[in-house]
Amino acid sequence: MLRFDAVRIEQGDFRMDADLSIDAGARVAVIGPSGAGKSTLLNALAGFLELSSGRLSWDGTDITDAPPARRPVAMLFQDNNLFPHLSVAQNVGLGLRPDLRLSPEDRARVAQALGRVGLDGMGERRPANLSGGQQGRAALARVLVQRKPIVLLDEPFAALGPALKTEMLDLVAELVAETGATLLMVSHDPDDARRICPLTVLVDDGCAAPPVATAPLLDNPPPGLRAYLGN
Ligand SMILES: Nc1ncnc2c1ncn2[C@@H]1O[C@H](COP(=O)(O)OP(=O)(O)OP(=O)(O)O)[C@@H](O)[C@H]1O
Repeated sequence: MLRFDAVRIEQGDFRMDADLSIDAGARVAVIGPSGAGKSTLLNALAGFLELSSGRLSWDGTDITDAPPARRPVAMLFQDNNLFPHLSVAQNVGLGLRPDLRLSPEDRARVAQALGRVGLDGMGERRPANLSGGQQGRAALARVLVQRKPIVLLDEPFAALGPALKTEMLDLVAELVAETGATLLMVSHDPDDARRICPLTVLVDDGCAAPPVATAPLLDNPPPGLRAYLGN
């Protein structure tokens, strides 16, 4: 179980509170108005941002002060963050070793992850020689290869067309189901949440609320969310 225990996060004038738990293996959308703090919540969990107060724990182990690399967390960012001068396999290998000194086992893991996302035989290409969807898959492989129990996606597929986005969302759902990973996904599209996240954390008004069932929340949104969703 992932636990935010009386967490407060501050950034300049912005402050947000979170007191909530997420069961291992849950798939959770993080939804709320622009500027509400969705990315901030993920960044704090990934260790890119210090808490002002409160504790974070995973499976009963306190991770509040752990550096990002020691946390049980792998994060996929908005623009995929592939390095253009590295091969696809090297980009994935960065998930294992930032210095890219990959052992034969590491290389085998990279190849396996590439195969799992449908990029067999494309490891030697540069990202520029992949389609947008294939680049998304490469970035997913980098998350997968880390075998971390918590996967964070911050609006990962916003730039993709609807068909490709659906395909990537379904691949994410499949991969986390296979590995048993817990998923937190920021999205501006409520249909993304409905598609692969049975639960939703609503971030609004300086608070990240405990997860609730996604469909009833979106069918009958509270006023702040209703205004944001435009219905
Ligand atoms: N480095 C920073 N210093 C000060 N304030 C910041 C910093 N980064 C973000 N903020 C503020 O923190 C608040 C939350 O930002 P955050 O990016 O988490 O929102 P968000 O819900 O992810 O928004 P969006 O949906 O637009 O991406 C905003 O008010 C933002 O202006």
